[in-house]
Amino acid sequence: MSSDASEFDPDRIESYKFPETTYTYSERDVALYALGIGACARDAVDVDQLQFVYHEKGQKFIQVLPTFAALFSLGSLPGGLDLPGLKFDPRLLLHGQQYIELYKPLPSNACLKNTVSLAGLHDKGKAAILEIETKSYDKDSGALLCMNRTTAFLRGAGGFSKSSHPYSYSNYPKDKVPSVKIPKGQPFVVFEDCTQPSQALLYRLSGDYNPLHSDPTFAKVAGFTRPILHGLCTLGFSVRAIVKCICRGDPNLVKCISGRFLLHVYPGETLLTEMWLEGLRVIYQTKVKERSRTVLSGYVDLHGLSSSL
Ligand SMILES: CCC/C=C/C(=O)SCCNC(=O)CCNC(=O)[C@H](O)C(C)(C)COP(=O)([O-])OP(=O)([O-])OC[C@H]1O[C@@H](n2cnc3c(N)ncnc32)[C@H](O)[C@@H]1OP(=O)([O-])[O-]
Repeated sequence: MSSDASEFDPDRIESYKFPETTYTYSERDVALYALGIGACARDAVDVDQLQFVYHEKGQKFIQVLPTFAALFSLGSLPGGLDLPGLKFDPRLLLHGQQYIELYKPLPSNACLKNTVSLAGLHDKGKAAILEIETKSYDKDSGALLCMNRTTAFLRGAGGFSKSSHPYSYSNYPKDKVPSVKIPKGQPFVVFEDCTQPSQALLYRLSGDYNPLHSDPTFAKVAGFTRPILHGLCTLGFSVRAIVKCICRGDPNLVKCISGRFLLHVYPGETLLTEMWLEGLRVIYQTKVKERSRTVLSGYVDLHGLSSSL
């Protein structure tokens, strides 16, 4: 349980001022992250993927995959979600959604200043939904690089509304709520990729050490037969597939990313990412092949299309 709260108090959560934080990363972090989301796992000399882990053809900097930006959001909460007034069982926390806006190409190393605020809090009865917004600025230039909105689904923490109307607070307009309708027609392209049994153990080295992804006993208490994959790792696989198949390897074509985690993934399972192109929007859904279940869906908006598409 959160130590600072004797009861769930939405007003206290809403009025909490998050401290500003710094987050520093190097090219080593960028390459480790890329390996953690499966870059070069099937083909160590893949022409589109090598640039994310190696200075291919003498390139000056390692290229940064767009979902790397999601690390800034967790990195901006050194105390996790231990907020005054927020009462929940951390073992039951699941990642619900991630929304990322990218304003500039991500540098291959940087020192960032993060400002954090509450973006939303909702009582869903069986669960509380908490949305945290993180804006990341390059510390030297002051330039805003990206914005993340992270949605945590806190199972068992709902039912805190004081009136008969379920509590719901959002700092952004309803039309900005990420929603996606999967087209009925055949996908434009489908990309198959295997996660490794050790995938979560590798991915956690990028900064999310929640034992849900590594500890069998903890995972059982959380309701899973074994440790599950980080949601952001699945998102990384899916967006990497989009960068490969639609952006022809150019990570800087990505403008914004939205994803909702629909079901857990077990490390070692095969991911099938289906993509539909609607103008400059890629609608995608990712399925686990072995269980024929959709685990993630969302969209990626692009600045333009690759000329070779
Ligand atoms: C945070 C960082 C830590 C990282 C941890 C991980 O990586 S964990 C690994 C990665 N993460 C995972 O593996 C999680 C995978 N996802 C799941 O297991 C399930 O989707 C669930 C348990 C999150 C919700 O299932 P369910 O059957 O209990 O839910 P329901 O369909 O009955 O809807 C109830 C209400 O909630 C709404 N709502 C529903 N889903 C979401 C969502 N994803 N997101 C947001 N909201 C959501 C829905 O709209 C509805 O509200 P409405 O419309 O009534 O106002």
